[in-house]
Amino acid sequence: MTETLKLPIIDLSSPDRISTANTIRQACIEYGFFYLVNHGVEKELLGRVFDESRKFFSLPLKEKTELARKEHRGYTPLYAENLDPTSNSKGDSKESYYIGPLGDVTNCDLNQWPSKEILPNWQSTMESFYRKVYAAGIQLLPLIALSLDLDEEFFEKVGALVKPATFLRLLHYPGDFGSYDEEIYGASAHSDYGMITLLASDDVRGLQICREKFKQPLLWEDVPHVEGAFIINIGDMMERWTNCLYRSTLHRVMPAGKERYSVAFFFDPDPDCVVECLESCCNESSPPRFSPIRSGDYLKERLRITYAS
Ligand SMILES: O=C(O)CCC(=O)C(=O)O
Ligand SMILES: [Fe+2]
Repeated sequence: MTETLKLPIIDLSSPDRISTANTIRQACIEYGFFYLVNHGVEKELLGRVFDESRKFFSLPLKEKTELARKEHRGYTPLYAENLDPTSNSKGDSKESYYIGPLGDVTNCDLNQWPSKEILPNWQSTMESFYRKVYAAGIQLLPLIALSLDLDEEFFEKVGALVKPATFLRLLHYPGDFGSYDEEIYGASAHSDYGMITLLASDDVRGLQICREKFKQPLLWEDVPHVEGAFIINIGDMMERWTNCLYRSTLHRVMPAGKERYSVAFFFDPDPDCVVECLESCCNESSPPRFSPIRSGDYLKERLRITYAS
């Protein structure tokens, strides 16, 4: 059984930062998810990203496979990934394309790009989008810090933003899964690994969250598409920072019998940033539940498990 949620909506352009931070706090405690509007990414650009994404995934498999994931950048085919290694599924029914941190003059770029002869506007569209979503994340993080009664520059001060691990991921869930006998998910139940995720999807339903991951039976709630809004969710490293005050909520994508596209931007800390329980989130009766961990080590291990099965 599923219920439909009405998640809080955060306006990134609101001048009332205290009230915005309070709503973020409520949302992160209750859901670990919220919508973000007025985020500065134009509708027109978002439309072009989805068009270009569609063009890429429509290419013959051979051409896509030439850009197979290396250094966590590039194409991952159907069933390459199993986000819930406890499930019996043969892997998630989705294909994807990862774009990692963009290079500048001082920094090399390990990305792979489809050839300009085949998709002339692809790279420039994705780079523009990447920069805009990155900028939205950079604006949102101080509000999250404020929501935790921290200095707005907290994430900068702990080194999370030196060279953040920011990955854009285009996702395509095919509509037809062939057979329904098996346990098939678009994306099986998981929580995101990092700091925050900014997600844009088309209007095909499928995304669901489970707020009580330890309570059986699991109750799944639909997250409806809100035109023009990003869906933001808290990742596991933010949960570790906050000693589980902010939830890294379990979520999944169910097959809707219809093709679905989405674009996720994983905004994760610099690999050298050490994530450890905030002082304000622990005390004698509620000690830290996780030991401090280097962000890069944590992410590497989570990705190893995801791609192992
Ligand atoms: O496609 C979606 O709506 C969600 C994707 C997701 O949860 C993920 O890639 O981590
Ligand atoms: Fe996710």
